[in-house]
Amino acid sequence: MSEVSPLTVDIPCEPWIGRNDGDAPEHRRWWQAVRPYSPEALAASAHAAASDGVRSRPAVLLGFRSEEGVRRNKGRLGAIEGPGAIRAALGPLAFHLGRDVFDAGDVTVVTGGDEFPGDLEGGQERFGTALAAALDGGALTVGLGGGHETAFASYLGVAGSQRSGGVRVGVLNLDAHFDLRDEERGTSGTPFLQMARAEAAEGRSLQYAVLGISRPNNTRALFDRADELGVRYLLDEYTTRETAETFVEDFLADLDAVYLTIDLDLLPAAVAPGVSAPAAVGVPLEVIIAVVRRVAASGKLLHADLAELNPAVDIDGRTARIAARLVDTILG
Ligand SMILES: N=CN[C@@H](CCC(=O)O)C(=O)O
Ligand SMILES: [Mn+2]
Ligand SMILES: [Mn+2]
Repeated sequence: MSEVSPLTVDIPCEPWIGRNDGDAPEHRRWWQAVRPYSPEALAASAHAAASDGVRSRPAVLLGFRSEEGVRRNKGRLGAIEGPGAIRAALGPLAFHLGRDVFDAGDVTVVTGGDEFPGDLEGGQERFGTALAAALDGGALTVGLGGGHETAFASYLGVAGSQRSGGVRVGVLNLDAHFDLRDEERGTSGTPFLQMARAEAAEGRSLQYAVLGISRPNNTRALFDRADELGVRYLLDEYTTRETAETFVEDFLADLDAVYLTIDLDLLPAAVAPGVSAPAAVGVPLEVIIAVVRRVAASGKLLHADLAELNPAVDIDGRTARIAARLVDTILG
């Protein structure tokens, strides 16, 4: 008998909605710009962007509807609704991007229980396969989480893509937590240790940096593990625009490509209440936007994702709006 629930399903994306000021390009909002993903449409768009030299590479959005990792990590449930909430907040925003955007829908992990855990590992594999295909099709990809177990799903896609072959790829995490827990099964608290082990199995070492670490929200054991693994980190209380930009520049200098992951609990809990595990101090949104711009402008951004949005505990969609603004910034 399988120890995992067989109920995992994948669903196509919901229709995008938003305010309608007209159909002309100057009235365009995200809901009017986003098109359904197909390999053919992506290929045509990537080809057009490469030939005209003006438009940027197309973007593909891919949702990871999962809170199974959060459940296993004893967090507050609700992150499974994160991808839909981010799309709902993005839909009405004005569209200023010089690139096509495709929506590839969601990979869904049905939340399990202690007796029958959900099939998180199967969902991460499926997300990774879909992500690698979009990367190999020439897209800049954005994962919409989901708990931070989304990060290991993203890693599988990045590692499985031809675009990460033979180049120095690093992982930049904006997060109050290291997420280096050592557990029997993957959770939302383990993805970067899982990556470190997967890289070690390939004879490589994970290039991992975290910005915004909260000292009281990570035990000494986690700091020790970070040190053992050579993780670079900047504490939340020392994260200003200047220190953050220097930290990111130094990290990117040794890399050819970067996977950027943003855990929304990096923000002050008062600003972004809709997360599974809020941290009190956090990093101001202005600093996060400056960092995201710096990463995007480096030309090294391969893939980005957002994690831990929990609409069930959000207030008036505040955290979802921030997530939407960050997606817009990543692609802008
Ligand atoms: N995704 C990570 N979550 C944190 C949760 C910490 C907490 O519940 O306080 C972690 O595992 O460290
Ligand atoms: Mn976190
Ligand atoms: Mn995290």
